[in-house]
Amino acid sequence: MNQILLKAQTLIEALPYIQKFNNKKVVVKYGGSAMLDESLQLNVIKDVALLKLVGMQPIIVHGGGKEITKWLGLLGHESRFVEGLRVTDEQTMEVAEMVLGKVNKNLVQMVEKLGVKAVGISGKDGSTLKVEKRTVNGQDIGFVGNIKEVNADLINTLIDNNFVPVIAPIGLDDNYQNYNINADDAACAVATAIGAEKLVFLTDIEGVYADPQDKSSLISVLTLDKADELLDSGFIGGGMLPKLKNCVDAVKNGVNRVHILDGRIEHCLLLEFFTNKGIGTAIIDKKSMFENETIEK
Ligand SMILES: Nc1ncnc2c1ncn2[C@@H]1O[C@H](COP(=O)(O)OP(=O)(O)O)[C@@H](O)[C@H]1O
Ligand SMILES: CC(=O)N[C@@H](CCC(=O)OP(=O)(O)O)C(=O)O
Repeated sequence: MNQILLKAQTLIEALPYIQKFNNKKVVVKYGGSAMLDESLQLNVIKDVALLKLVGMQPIIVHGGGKEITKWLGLLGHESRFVEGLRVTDEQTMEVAEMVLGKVNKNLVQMVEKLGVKAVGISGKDGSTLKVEKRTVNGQDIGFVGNIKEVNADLINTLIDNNFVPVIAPIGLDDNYQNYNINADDAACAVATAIGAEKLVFLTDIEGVYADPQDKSSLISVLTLDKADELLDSGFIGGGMLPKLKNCVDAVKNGVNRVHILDGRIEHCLLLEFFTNKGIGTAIIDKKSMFENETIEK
């Protein structure tokens, strides 16, 4: 087939997905190494702009853990994690909020540059993310928040007024104390609260492996029962553990499509949203939803 026909075919392949997701809210969790490379960042933001321009309602929830670690290091402050969560003392909290604020406004700037309206907020704005102090097995890990409530009013107002909300994972407790929140938790809570159709985690690995030492063990479709088995198998470690738990929670709480994608792949969002095969790992309620119908990808 000649090149021009091939391009036309690719565009036509996107048609049912554009229809299916028209006006639907889709949450993109953007974090990890995929954020460090500037040209990759621009590709991700271009994809988000395109989702918006073809009629979807994208919301970005971002991380920036590696940037926080870098800036803490420059200040001579070592980073420590417990079960993937940053131990957050007062100084760490201050640096985390500054760095996430900068990451937030950079993302807004990139979206705006592409002619799409965006507003950057943190969970403090409009009391969007209300938290309580989180501990791990009784261990005090400082100002780390567990989300207990999402007030979606501000997010919905922004969406209704045609803005792409860009959300940083900082929240307040009942005493208006600042807390640092794991960005995967924030994305999952936001997606659930706004009734998102789809939640996509962009990370720095191809997807979920049944065994991370064996690259041929990539799982493309993971049902909830299999995900529970896998979480108990001991083969899910590091940051993938809270991520996969969040995926399971999101599906259980009504988000129809939850995906873990490799943010290092150029235009990974377009490939996932608009092609029949999709990429990465999809976490779904029942396997049958994927059988027979490519549209149910
Ligand atoms: N079974 C597994 N499949 C995939 N990744 C895994 C697995 N077990 C551990 N991991 C690790 O989880 C990491 C992704 O989590 P994390 O670093 O927190 O991502 P992000 O910073 O994008 O939120 C991968 O880079 C990988 O090293
Ligand atoms: C409590 C906690 O761990 N907060 C995270 C918030 C940023 C984040 O989650 O960033 P990534 O998604 O890029 O990892 C942190 O301080 O690193």
